[in-house]
Amino acid sequence: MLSRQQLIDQIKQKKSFLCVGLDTDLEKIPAFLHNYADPIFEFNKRIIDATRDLCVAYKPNAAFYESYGVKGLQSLISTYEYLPKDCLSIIDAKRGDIGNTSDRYARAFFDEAATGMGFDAITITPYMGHDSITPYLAYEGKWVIILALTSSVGSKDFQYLQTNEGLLHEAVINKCNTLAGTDRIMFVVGATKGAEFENIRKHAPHNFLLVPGVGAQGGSLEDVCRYGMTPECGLLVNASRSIIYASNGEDFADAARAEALKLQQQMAEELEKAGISPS
Ligand SMILES: O=c1ccn([C@@H]2O[C@H](COP(=O)(O)O)[C@@H](O)[C@H]2O)c(=O)[nH]1
Repeated sequence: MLSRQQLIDQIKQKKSFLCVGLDTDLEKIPAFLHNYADPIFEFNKRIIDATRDLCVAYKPNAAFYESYGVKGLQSLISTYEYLPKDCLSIIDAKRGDIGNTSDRYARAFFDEAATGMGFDAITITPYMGHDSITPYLAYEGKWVIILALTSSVGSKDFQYLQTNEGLLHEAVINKCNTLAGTDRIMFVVGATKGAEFENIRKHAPHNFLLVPGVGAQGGSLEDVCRYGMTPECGLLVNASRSIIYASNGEDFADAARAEALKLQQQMAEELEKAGISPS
């Protein structure tokens, strides 16, 4: 379990706010890994070994595991067990349902004794309201990461609609921040939204933001930092495909490390510009 302060300390020590996304697809991993009993885990293990000093979080996306049924779930559990304890473990599940169902989702991903998985954080959708979110908050110390303004093209369909409480994603942020403190709540804001981070920070000045969309989706790390960084950094920037599929040859882990290193070096520069360093 990683608290807000421990996360900030890790960011300062590693000079990185990189989250490596484990969107592991059997059709994209190197062919030789299919000789292993659990190719997905073998791939993840090597990616983790190659990147653990360069990042502060890992984010397996549940869809990539659930789509392989029982075997995929076992790969997810093995991956969870292997994740370094000094990194935030995020399950990108994007769940959302009525209270008693949310309670089951929370148990599935947070209750290690029951399921073998005790992730530090889960992504959820907010549209069923407060009672769909509070069951996750019942797990002391766990983070809830709520979709606010996504990187998707379709984010325009609903997230910018005007409501009595401002734009829909602003209303989401304001309401969710009444449910718990910034030591428990983060928001997802896509890197593809660049300058929008200035407005997001008016509504979420202190929350950590999980930012997908650099790399394969073309978002700008520079813009995210210019408009979204706080004195405590306040950002976790995710890259999945651009890192884990940098090569599909035998050198895939080295290639993943090289991509992660490029991002970490840019992040170190941004942290230095902002005067954020180990105390
Ligand atoms: O708005 C969102 C919310 C979540 N995602 C997820 O992040 C990663 C991005 O992967 P890349 O390969 O780096 O594009 C993926 O798991 C998405 O489901 C997002 O992209 N945008």
